[in-house]
Amino acid sequence: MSFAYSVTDLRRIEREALAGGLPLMERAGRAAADFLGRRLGRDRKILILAGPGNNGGDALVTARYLFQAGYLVEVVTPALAQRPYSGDAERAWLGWLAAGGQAAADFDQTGDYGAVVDGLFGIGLDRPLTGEYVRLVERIDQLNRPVLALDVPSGVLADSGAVPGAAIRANWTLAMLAPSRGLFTGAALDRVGELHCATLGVEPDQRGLHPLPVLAQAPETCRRLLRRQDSHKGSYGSVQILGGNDGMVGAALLAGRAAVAVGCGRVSLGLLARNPPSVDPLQPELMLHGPGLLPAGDIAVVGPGLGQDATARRVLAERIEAPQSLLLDADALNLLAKQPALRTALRQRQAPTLLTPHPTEAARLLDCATAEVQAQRFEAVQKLAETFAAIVVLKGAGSLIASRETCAINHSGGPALANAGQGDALAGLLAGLWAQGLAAFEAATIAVWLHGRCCDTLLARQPGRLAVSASAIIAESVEQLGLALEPPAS
Ligand SMILES: NC(=O)C1=CN([C@@H]2O[C@H](COP(=O)(O)OP(=O)(O)OC[C@H]3O[C@@H](n4cnc5c(N)ncnc54)[C@H](OP(=O)(O)O)[C@@H]3O)[C@@H](O)[C@H]2O)[C@@H](O)CC1
Ligand SMILES: Nc1ncnc2c1ncn2[C@@H]1O[C@H](COP(=O)(O)OP(=O)(O)O)[C@@H](O)[C@H]1O
Ligand SMILES: [K+]
Repeated sequence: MSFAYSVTDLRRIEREALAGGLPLMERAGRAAADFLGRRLGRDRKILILAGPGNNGGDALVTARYLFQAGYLVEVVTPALAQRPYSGDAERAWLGWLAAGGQAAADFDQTGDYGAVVDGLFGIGLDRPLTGEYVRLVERIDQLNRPVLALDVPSGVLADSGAVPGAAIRANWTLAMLAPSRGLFTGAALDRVGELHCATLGVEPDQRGLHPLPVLAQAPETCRRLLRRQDSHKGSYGSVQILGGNDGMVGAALLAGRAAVAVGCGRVSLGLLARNPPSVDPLQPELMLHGPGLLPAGDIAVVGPGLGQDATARRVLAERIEAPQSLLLDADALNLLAKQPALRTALRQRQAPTLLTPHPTEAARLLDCATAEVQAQRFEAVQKLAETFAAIVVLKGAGSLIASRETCAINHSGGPALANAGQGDALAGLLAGLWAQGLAAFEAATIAVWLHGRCCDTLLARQPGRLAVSASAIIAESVEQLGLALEPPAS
């Protein structure tokens, strides 16, 4: 399991390590030089951009090590004329000069560079890049050479993953000490490239820190799904799915099929459509009813294809009042956003609640713009978890799973999931796992990871494929969950 950190936590780790006398900047520069040295021949010139702060200091140390190892190095310090270096970065600057290095204020756009090192800004960036930095980033893009970003691609806000303006598009990002949480979510994912970490010999003392688990592999908790011999279908829970209004029956079917695929004991659908099908021929295990005739279940999912008509509102209000675990998705969330009475009732529930908004649904619930949610994904998901006393999955690139106490970041899946029906599949996977006795947070982390993992596997089998369908994900989930449940290799 790997972890990501807020900038506040990273500053603390850095402070404590420096207080312990560790030469962090020296180690950071060494790590970056080694990283490039393993990937680039000595015959190629390396362009190194050094910004005004300690990220620039890291870049200057990188330059010195590469230079001393025989590389051709060109250092650009765009801010030096206005702002002399100070502290560790000043020592790095003096070290660069003492080694015989030089620096210029700009670079040659026609230069034949083998690679670029981006040491403009790291975790200290707290606002959009402006003026000459924007131009610099655009010109680096035009060079079309491999870029190594030191710690954070410049222009990415390390704490949130937001990219409020121009930003470096890195091929590799080498995070120093530990990765910042923003590298794993939102717009940052299009800038980070391949993420590596140089721990600089520091093992953070976790006391007082709030590391966020990054779900790159199957969460260990999924082994709780392993079954006893002496069990029966009642041991694996029951899920009711309420939705499937006119024209959207497929959404409820997808959710139901997904719940069956991950092993839920019994799955029933309460369909709101006027002429609903009586059987799903591709998944006859599903029990199809009208919404009023549904047998009770351990978990109710309200949302897939629900619509917003009067029946939808009534069904939602009834389920919120029922003493059952409840998952709300899609139009159930949109109705909630519109109706203060439903929100109040939801907050007062005793049974567990789980919400799975995509960013626009989250924005409606928070009464703000989608862009505001995306600029502050961690705060948005936390606020929803607190406001509704619920486990919340904020979907989209780098989905976040939050309870009031903690937050995990998903690191599987990708834009091949951006097609209608995937939210329904996710809701079904999640409910099907939750019904088998997991806690809501555990079920959510496993389902979100599994959903993305299926996407990654399907793409690996057919590289270049643009999208994968929800039906393909559901079919794949059987095998991927099985693999995740295999005992670890000894
Ligand atoms: N100390 C150590 O030993 C270690 C440090 N490490 C390294 O340090 C990095 C953090 O360094 P940092 O705190 O100096 O911040 P950094 O990211 O360089 O940028 C801040 C500078 O930029 C400025 N600025 C901000 N926004 C701006 C804008 N839009 N346009 C223009 N200027 C802007 C801001 O000044 P301001 O104008 O806000 O006063 C400030 O001068 C970290 O990411 C890692 O690489 C690690 O290797 C571990 C060892
Ligand atoms: N660019 C992306 N990167 C990673 N995951 C994505 C991306 N786009 C969509 N997804 C995932 O696909 C699912 C889409 O859900 P949602 O938007 O509710 O779809 P729908 O309601 O149309 O079925 C979510 O789990 C989301 O995280
Ligand atoms: K950088």
